[in-house]
Amino acid sequence: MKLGCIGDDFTGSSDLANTLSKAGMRAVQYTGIPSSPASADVEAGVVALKSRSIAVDEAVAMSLEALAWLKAQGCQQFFFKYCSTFDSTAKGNIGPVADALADALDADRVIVCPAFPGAGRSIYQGHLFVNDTLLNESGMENHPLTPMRDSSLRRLMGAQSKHSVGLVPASKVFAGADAIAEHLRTERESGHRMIVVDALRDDDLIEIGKAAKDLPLITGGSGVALGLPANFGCVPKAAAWRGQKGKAVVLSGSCSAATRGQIEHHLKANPGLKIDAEKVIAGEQSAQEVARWLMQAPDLPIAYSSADPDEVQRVQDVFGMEKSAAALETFFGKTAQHLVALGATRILTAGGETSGAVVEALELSTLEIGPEIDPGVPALRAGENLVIALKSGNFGSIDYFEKAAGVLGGD
Ligand SMILES: Nc1ncnc2c1ncn2[C@@H]1O[C@H](COP(=O)(O)OP(=O)(O)O)[C@@H](O)[C@H]1O
Ligand SMILES: O=C(O)[C@@H](O)C(=O)COP(=O)(O)O
Repeated sequence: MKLGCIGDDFTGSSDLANTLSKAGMRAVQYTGIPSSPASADVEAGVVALKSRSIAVDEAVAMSLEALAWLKAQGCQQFFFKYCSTFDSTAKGNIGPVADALADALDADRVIVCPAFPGAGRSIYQGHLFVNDTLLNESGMENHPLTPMRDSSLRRLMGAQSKHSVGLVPASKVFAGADAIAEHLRTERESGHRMIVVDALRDDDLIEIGKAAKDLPLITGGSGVALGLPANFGCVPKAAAWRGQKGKAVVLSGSCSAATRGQIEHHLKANPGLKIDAEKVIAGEQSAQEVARWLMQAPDLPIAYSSADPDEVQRVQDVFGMEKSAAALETFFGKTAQHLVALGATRILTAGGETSGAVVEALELSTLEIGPEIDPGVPALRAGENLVIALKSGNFGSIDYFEKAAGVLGGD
């Protein structure tokens, strides 16, 4: 294995594996830290952790354990993947995990670059934009678990990391890889160890990738991984894919504006079952019944707890954020177990935490990366008769669900 990656959630990990795979690396996503060595032909291993919203100490410990496994597989460079919208709690796990990995790898200058222009995330003067709005005005300020109320990556990272945070501004990035590498050194000499790097276009990310050739640790979104495979001599190629026919179903716990729009569109032509969060928390909703309903419903049925910010707030006011999230995630995990037992072969999930809960409940240890469905979302083979797609809340076109079922089916 050449490139060792640690993802702080499951959709994010498949997003990164997708980028690496498209750029020519044989990439595999692992659920948690594997207990055995990787297959010899894997070039990029992505260890997916559900560490974005857990306690800081736990996130750091898990990430260091993942690093140790990746080191043992012979990796020469390491990547810490977090969200392109820098999703983190008020205490923030991104900074402490990046600090711990930097210490373990003796990395003296660490790129911080969540940019993903293909999905509308760009960084200018250290501020993160989602399309034409600042992060904290993009809807991310209402996220159920990680509301983002600032757009300054220097301030956000500065509050989380123990190190001073510098910047490689767009003017240096536009000047290319050598200028970026030089400014990274300058920022280091000025006392900054964590260094935000502006990026507005894929071309910028390719140059940042070249500049990162000899850095032991890179952190960011999947975008900044665009240029890394070329450093290992890899060239872009299409992922091999064997489609899977059979019953396809959708499970959604994502409350993002993008997912809610996709659900509204999907319900015009497909059956849907709204999951009542209060009933789930009270133990009055049966996962088995929901799975049965999905298996018997025609077309591409969806079960969703997805709700607008007011509804989420009401639930959280009564039951608390952690309790409601845990109950719903466990519920979707159990529903997925019943679905597989009933013969579902294509499972589409929406939401990072929701997807993590489903993948963990199904004990899908290794995911093979297939073709891209929409930017940041690959088709995944999880077993002989099971394919899945893990959609980040914010990703996907309006007709994503139909499209994903088609790609998973090999259409
Ligand atoms: N109706 C609801 N009320 C409260 N919380 C909810 C509701 N529906 C989903 N959630 C929780 O909100 C969180 C959404 O996060 P996630 O699955 O990561 O989606 P996204 O990718 O959009 O961030 C999950 O923990 C989920 O269980
Ligand atoms: O970088 C991204 O935006 C995604 O890869 C990601 O991390 C998704 O997280 P969720 O929005 O919680 O699914």
